[in-house]
Amino acid sequence: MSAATDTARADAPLGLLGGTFDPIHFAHLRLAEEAREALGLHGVRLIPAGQPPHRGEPGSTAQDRLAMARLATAGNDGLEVDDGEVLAPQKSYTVPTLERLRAELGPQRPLVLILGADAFEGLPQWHRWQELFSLAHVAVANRPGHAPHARRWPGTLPSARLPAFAALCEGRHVSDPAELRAAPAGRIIPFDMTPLAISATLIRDLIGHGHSARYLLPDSVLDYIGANGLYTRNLTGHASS
Ligand SMILES: Nc1ncnc2c1ncn2[C@@H]1O[C@H](COP(=O)(O)OP(=O)(O)OP(=O)(O)O)[C@@H](O)[C@H]1O
Ligand SMILES: O=C(O)c1ccc[n+]([C@@H]2O[C@H](COP(=O)([O-])O)[C@@H](O)[C@H]2O)c1
Repeated sequence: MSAATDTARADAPLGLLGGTFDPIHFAHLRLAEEAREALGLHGVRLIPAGQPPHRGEPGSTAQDRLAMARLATAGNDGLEVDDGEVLAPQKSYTVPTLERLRAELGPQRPLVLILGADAFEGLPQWHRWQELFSLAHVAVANRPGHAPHARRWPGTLPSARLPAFAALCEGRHVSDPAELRAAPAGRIIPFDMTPLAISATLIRDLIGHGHSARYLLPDSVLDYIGANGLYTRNLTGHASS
């Protein structure tokens, strides 16, 4: 996504995909790619979390996770990597990140925060989460192991049992991607992605036990992991980096 192209398409919805990316894998990349197509996004910015909130210390450094995200997206003009959370000294809360991007991209640009169903379920625990809907749309993809399928959402998502959250979701739910162009923020849209039962946890576990993780993530990322001795805690008894 070159700067020139971005300026030319300044009114088109831009996707945002945050994650710990520890490491980035093919389900992250398919999530971004399928969201781009299904929702008519101009492109997707991947935003590695520097200090991810609501989870323990990652298995690799923020700089390593940023480097792996860059390797994984190289050659795809529809994807770019945002280093803002990695460079920031504070925890990577999403609402302040959206405020930064809103200031950068202007008040009218439709922004679409892309979440897997598991991340969406945790949203009512996020820092200043109610403010999110004034900053961006939210797109929710199905994820294996986190039924229900996005198409049956929101009525059956576990989090929809939280009455205030369910009511809020119902009011903002749309099914037509064209509605994402009609406003800069505020809608929630489910979309289908190819179900891929890949997780970073699985990849760390495979590598940590000396097994192959090939074909779950790009070779360039796997080579980086090997060259830097990442995720080998279980092999050596202690982390190698
Ligand atoms: N297999 C998948 N299908 C759909 N969404 C996914 C998938 N894997 C990750 N995501 C989504 O990508 C975003 C970033 O996820 P994250 O970096 O935590 O990856 P992860 O594989 O869930 O990692 P971990 O196993 O370490 O928790 C989240 O919104 C998450 O829901
Ligand atoms: O802002 C928050 O409070 C918050 C809480 C949990 C997760 N997030 C964001 O959600 C994205 C996915 O998180 P994770 O932990 O599944 O990688 C990532 O961009 C996190 O920064 C954000």
